[in-house]
Amino acid sequence: MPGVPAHVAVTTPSLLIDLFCQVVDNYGDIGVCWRLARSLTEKTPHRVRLWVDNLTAFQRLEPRIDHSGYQALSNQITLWHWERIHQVEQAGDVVIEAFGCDLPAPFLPKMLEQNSLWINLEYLSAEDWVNDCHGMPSLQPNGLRKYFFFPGFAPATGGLLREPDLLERRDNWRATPNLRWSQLKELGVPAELCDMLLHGGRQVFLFNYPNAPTTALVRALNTDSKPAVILQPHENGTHASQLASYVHLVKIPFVPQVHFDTLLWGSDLNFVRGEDSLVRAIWAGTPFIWHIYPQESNAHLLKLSAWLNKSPFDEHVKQLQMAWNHADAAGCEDIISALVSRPEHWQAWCHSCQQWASDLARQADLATNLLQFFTLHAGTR
Ligand SMILES: Cc1cn([C@H]2C[C@H](O)[C@@H](COP(=O)(O)OP(=O)(O)O[C@H]3O[C@@H](C)[C@H](O)[C@@H](O)[C@H]3O)O2)c(=O)[nH]c1=O
Repeated sequence: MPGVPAHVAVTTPSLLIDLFCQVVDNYGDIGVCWRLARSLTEKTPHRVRLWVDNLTAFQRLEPRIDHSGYQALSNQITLWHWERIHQVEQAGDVVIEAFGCDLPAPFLPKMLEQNSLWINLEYLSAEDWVNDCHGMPSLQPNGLRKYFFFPGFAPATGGLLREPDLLERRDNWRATPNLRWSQLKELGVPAELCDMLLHGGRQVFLFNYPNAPTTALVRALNTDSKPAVILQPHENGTHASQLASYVHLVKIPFVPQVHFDTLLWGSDLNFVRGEDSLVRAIWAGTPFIWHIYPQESNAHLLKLSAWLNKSPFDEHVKQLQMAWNHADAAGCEDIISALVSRPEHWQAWCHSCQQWASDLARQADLATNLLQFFTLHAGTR
């Protein structure tokens, strides 16, 4: 694809990168770190030690995880449980502290010995102050070189996680409809609902926090001329039910992260949450609604507004995103009904999502930006 920066070519020697992840709750912290570990090693000579404190969450995303706390996940990625911190002698050339997770104290002297480059990888935000703080040094009394690294939507930030061939893979997957049908079957979607989707039904993927106004969604979809099938991730296998005359719900099993994108690519409307599924929904380039992770003092609402200001959505879609996050059932029902019943509005939404994905994909991705930063700063002893 023209204009898309490839991952940094091999201009540096192989680096050892320690990537520390603490699972606060849910799947986003390890979701981002696991994806980042793969991106940093894809077509590069670098090695990643991925330090994780909770293997149960990780196992949902990657079923190969065996709970031993020390495991090769590829030729270049090794998983280490935080408990094993005393078992390594040297720190990496680069140490990434994901989301302010506070590095284990015994590791700091090793970083000093190695003069490791210390990266404080922050949460994703579209707020403008991020542009000024990205890449800034964070002075350390012990002399270690530490820098803030902010993922973001603007070219002045660290960018978004995206594999170089992602949009091409997405388009190829969509060009092969059999892949979608086999996926639905594997998820356990009943044959008659697969048929319904094959004949123009609306596939809705629903990954939400518990306070989402899902009943309003069902009522709105029931006013649509097309039948809808909602796929909702669930703990205990597949279970289908009919919620309204034209709306079916299928609880689907959690899929390994490598298959997560195709759930979004196959759906006409995606509801996502947190940080990682938001970014993947953007790359899907189809209509989506973001349930942002709720924070104390409603700090998340500022982040949501900043993100909406950067988005290409029209006023209705912006109001809908707000209404979903405020659990405003009446607002959601009205706007979703209007969007599904007016094809020109729906098409405008589709177009803005498609365009946003292509526009953002012209910027360098997070792993490429990190690797460039390492080239500039690592190994300066
Ligand atoms: C539903 C599903 C998700 N996933 C993956 C996609 C993502 O990598 C991950 C979900 O992460 P998120 O979308 O970020 O939503 P989340 O709610 O799980 O995680 C959140 O955790 C909080 C602690 C953070 O502060 C939030 O910012 C956010 O990251 O799970 C699968 O691999 N298979 C699935 O079937």
